[in-house]
Amino acid sequence: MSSVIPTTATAATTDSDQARHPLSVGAAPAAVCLCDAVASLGGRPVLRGIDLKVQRGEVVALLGANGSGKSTTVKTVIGSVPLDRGGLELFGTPYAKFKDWHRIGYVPQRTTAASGVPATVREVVSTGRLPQHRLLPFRRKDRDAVDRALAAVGMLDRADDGVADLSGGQHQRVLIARALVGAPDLLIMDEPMAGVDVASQQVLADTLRREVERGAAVLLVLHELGPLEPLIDRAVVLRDGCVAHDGPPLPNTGQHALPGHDHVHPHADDHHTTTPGLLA
Ligand SMILES: Nc1ncnc2c1ncn2[C@@H]1O[C@H](COP(=O)(O)OP(=O)(O)OP(=O)(O)O)[C@@H](O)[C@H]1O
Repeated sequence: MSSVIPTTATAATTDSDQARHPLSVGAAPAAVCLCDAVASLGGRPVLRGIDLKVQRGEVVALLGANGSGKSTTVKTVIGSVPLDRGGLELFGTPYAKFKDWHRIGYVPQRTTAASGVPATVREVVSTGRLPQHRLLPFRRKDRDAVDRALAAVGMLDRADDGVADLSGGQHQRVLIARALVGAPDLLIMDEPMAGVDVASQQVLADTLRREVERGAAVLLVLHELGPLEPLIDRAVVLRDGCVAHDGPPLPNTGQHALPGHDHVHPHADDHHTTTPGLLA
């Protein structure tokens, strides 16, 4: 799963950052502990002091208006955007020393599984298993894990089809299966429902529920809580690169009820015309 491997040498926080910001204290360290995170993109400050904790077994929704910094926050957690300041621990290990990337499953925003590569659904999902067995040949248990992940997202019957032949929502399901196949302890999903129809959203909600029952921690970037609402323990709302709310999710709300919501993303009724996700 190359997408979770840090892409820059500077992605790590420094030891002195870590010393200034003591992170997880107490018994079981949090799956994610981001403290006073400051990050810039294109020379412009995007995150301006974000604190974000995801405990083991907890489901946290990251909400906020377009451009508020949700994806950037997630990218700092997986190491693809470096921190200018602040601290990050994953499972109690400072980012600079963290090597257990196989414990993290990541579904990026607005990509497809195809990328011009002629691969089958099964092949794409199998790549999510690579960190598990390193260079060893695939064994029966790896093949079974791939089948289970495909079945969980309702794509087992498409296993031998080329990913180029899938719809946007089906691509999304394949990427979710790829994230699930390593039985991760932390699942990070950036708008997993984008481009997914209502029936498939329910399939994905059921899948996620099983992962949570298994003990996985989940960090979700969402625009709407939708069918995931009953699963969500805590909502963290970003506004202009800062945390505006961290607490229980308000019932029946995504970012629509929040101040600063700019209403430019697609709604359920207009997916067919404006969905910016996989179907774009
Ligand atoms: N590669 C980049 N270079 C420069 N600025 C960027 C880059 N990527 C994002 N930004 C800016 O960073 C800010 C935060 O973007 P981010 O994608 O984190 O927001 P978001 O909350 O996930 O938005 P959305 O809901 O639209 O996905 C935005 O103002 C965006 O324009």
